[in-house]
Amino acid sequence: MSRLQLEDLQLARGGQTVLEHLDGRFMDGAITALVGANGSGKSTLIASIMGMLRPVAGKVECQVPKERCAWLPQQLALDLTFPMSVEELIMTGTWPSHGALKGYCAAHYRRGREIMARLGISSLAHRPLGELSGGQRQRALIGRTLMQEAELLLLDEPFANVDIETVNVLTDVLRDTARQGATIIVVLHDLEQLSRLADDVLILAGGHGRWASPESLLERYAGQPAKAPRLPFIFPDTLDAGTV
Ligand SMILES: Nc1ncnc2c1ncn2[C@@H]1O[C@H](COP(=O)(O)OP(=O)(O)OP(=O)(O)O)[C@@H](O)[C@H]1O
Repeated sequence: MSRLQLEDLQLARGGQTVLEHLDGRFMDGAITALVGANGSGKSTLIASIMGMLRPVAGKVECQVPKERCAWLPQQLALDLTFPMSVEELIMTGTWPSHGALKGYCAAHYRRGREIMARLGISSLAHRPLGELSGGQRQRALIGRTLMQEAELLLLDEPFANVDIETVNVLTDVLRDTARQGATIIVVLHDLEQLSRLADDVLILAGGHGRWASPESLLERYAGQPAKAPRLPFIFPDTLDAGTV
């Protein structure tokens, strides 16, 4: 089953083709890792799935209603100096379906508290976003998507600059969310995270996409030295989409 599929999709940026002949289905109730070198088109594909970039050719077939689609960009792309507390941020997850002006009911607040407890951030409920660590901020942002009851969840490097405990909490939460039926796409650069999280993999390289199993990728790349010690494994620029 798939509520999201790509049909001979061609995408361009600044008049240059970035991706072409992209086909395939993202599995419902599963996590797909989107991998590829810098500039391979991961953000471009996400923008297109979110309806923010019109295809040059082909199409994105998405049956998830807009209010159930959530996109979490890279942390660096977010302005979190906005004066808002953790709880206030999480409650905004009701806006896409409930509206921003109606206020919240007791059930919303109860659900918000459950989500904060699940993410281990109850004690931060009234803390302004600007005073959070990277990991705390990422938990709050994921909390907002849980509040939204997102059925399609796109996350761009959600584990960048977050502590290991947060990685563990978020891995469990995302796996549970997929188990409950959501379609989740996660941009990842780290092979270990991919092995813990992903059910399926879409590799972008050379302007094309190729689907692979996490196992085939691990078999091919595990054990290879990382580009720089202590840095997460970065998929090499030379990764050939046709050879995995
Ligand atoms: N707004 C833009 N105008 C022109 N070219 C762009 C624009 N945004 C991206 N590009 C180009 O499109 C290509 C794909 O970029 P994209 O950001 O999708 O790659 P990415 O895989 O997400 O990279 P990264 O891992 O660095 O985030 C790159 O060559 C990039 O320079």
